Amino acid sequence: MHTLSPPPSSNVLNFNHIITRPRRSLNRVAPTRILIKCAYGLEHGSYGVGSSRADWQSSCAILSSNAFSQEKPSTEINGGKSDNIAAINGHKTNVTDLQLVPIGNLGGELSKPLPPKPLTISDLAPAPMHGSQLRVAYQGVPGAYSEAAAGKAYPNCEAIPCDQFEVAFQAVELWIADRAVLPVENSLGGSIHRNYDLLLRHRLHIVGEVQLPVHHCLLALPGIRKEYLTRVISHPQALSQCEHTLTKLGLNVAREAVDDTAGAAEFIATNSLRDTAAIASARAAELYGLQILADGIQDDPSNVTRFVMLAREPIIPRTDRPFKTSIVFAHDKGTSVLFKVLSAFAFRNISLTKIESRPHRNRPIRLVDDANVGTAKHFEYLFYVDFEASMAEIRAQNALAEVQEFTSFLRVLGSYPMDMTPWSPSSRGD
Ligand SMILES: O=C(O)C(=O)C[C@]1(C(=O)O)C=C[C@@H](O)C=C1
Repeated sequence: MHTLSPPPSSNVLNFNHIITRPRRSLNRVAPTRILIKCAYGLEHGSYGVGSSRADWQSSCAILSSNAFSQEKPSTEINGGKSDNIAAINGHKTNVTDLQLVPIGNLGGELSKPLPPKPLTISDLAPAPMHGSQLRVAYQGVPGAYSEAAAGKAYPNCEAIPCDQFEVAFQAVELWIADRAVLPVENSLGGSIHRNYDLLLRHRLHIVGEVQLPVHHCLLALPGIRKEYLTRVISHPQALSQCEHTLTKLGLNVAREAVDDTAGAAEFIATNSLRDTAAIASARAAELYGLQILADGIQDDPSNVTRFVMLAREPIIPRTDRPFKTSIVFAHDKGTSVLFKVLSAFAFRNISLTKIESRPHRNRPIRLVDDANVGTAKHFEYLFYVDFEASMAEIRAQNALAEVQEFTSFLRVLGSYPMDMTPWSPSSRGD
């Protein structure tokens, strides 16, 4: 992938800004943990379930009715105690959780060769007090869809461009920004795995979501015709969202991935590239002085990207409007564990809106020995699940208490209002 470094005058945040700044110790956020309680008076990890399907179903029915009859919430957000608390990166965390990456260990591969930029007074400004402008970090440069998503989520915000997703996370952790807005999935390209992994490595909380219709344009320098083009550059998601249309347009030219769509447009303009086009927004065309060669080139007119908003503190979940909750878990040993976990939601009529599995980096393989046939090597996964309920609802708390019985690791990433804005696929995401 190309790295389109911003010019030195650019305001795009990168690791050089972040690594050199002093760390603040105030207001560190304890991780959102579920307090382990044996909700049903059963031993941890065992429901005494028999091996037959009938046993399992009747046990499920008992558990389900128990869960409904619980009067007290059996889980607590942020109020839980854990035996295994350690301080990593200044955060209190459970050492069995996946680690936060210490700032000093980010690794040379992620740093940019730009000279460190001196801190300014505005870099050091604390988070705004009530009434002042919210600072929202996003990955990309002005004109990126993520910038538009930041504007949709927080209409009068100050959008802060960051050159990598990781930088956007750190901008919030280090109080340079108040929120980060990051894409997590697209209707055509699927999940943005990098951000799922980062959600786990950092301690930010999901506090909202926005869905943004993404309307792509093919951009080139003024006067350039399609026939002159030898390559098209853009963010990998944008390239994949326009794959068929590019072919239909006769553009069987090289396609190259860069860090973000608007960065691709900026790169063409800065380097006066006459043989290259970018896939980006109409706003990027305007900002970087490019012409629109083709408009609406996404393969599906309903192309939409879902973004999540992240903050240092979780929001208090409510029940007066539709909420969604995002969790991540690793399952414990046993049979049908995933089925059991998912049925904890089904029994309470809680709809799952998304399930995503990612390799378990810390424990990639589970060995299962069988004297007769040898050793099987199973991949271990982390499962990310979104469900339609608020953590303020007892049914959600009980579902998670039950899930905890089957899992070796569980974290609530956030409980937040669902994006209920009317769906208009034809409106521009730029
Ligand atoms: O490159 C951009 O403009 C972005 O905001 C990133 C991104 C993504 O990561 O998926 C966001 C929305 C579109 O789906 C294409 C690219």
